[in-house]
Amino acid sequence: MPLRKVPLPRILLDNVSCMRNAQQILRHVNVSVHDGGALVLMGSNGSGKTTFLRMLAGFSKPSAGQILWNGHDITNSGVFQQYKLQLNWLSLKDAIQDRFNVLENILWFELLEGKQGKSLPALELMGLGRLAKEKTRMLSMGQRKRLQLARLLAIDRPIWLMDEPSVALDDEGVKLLEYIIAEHRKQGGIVFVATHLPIKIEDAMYLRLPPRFPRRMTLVDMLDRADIT
Ligand SMILES: Nc1ncnc2c1ncn2[C@@H]1O[C@H](COP(=O)(O)OP(=O)(O)OP(=O)(O)O)[C@@H](O)[C@H]1O
Repeated sequence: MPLRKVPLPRILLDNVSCMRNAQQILRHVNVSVHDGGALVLMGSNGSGKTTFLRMLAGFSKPSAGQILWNGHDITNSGVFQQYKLQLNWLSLKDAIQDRFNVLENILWFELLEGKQGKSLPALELMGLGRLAKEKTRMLSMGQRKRLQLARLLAIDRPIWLMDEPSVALDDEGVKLLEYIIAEHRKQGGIVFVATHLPIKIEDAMYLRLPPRFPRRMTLVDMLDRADIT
């Protein structure tokens, strides 16, 4: 029987390290992600989760190792021109324009993508349909996050880079987030999620980044330790 060729991972981090401000933030990271895959980044404040996502987005370059997309180094400018069109970035900075209403904030990006017809259904799915014509300054923090997620759906790109996507969402919002991540993956989409809060993502890979500045043990830690009586 002929051997089946194993497909290349869509994204491969090959022994990647990253420096910021002359400090080593990430060391020797090896990860491969195939279509439909999810990687959850965990770790204490300052451990490098956002740095990891920024590197995948091309905002910072690895100081060692390579990030390969379809086997090609994303720091190659020709490759990056194609690669960046695959990315959808969601961060704590929401990039919501107050001069546009809620719907226009998505339509604008959808039109730029040359797509149409997804903005309103995406808003409705995220529970913001009735606010479509409202000014964005009327939105609560959680509603702004829902708007960001609706924009992600309308833009519809395969690789989602999500930094703390559940912050400010209520329970129903978190369930919606889990639902759209699952649906995106069913279509072959890839998700990278940096989070402190639990988000249910089936069969996700987890990468726990080590703390960069481990704090000194305090009296409270000592009292908590089982071996101290
Ligand atoms: N703009 C910057 N320039 C230089 N160094 C930075 C910059 N932003 C962050 N850093 C450094 O990179 C380290 C990792 O930061 P990063 O934002 O990736 O952590 P994080 O795991 O996402 O943290 P948090 O859980 O607080 O969001 C920080 O300790 C900080 O020292």
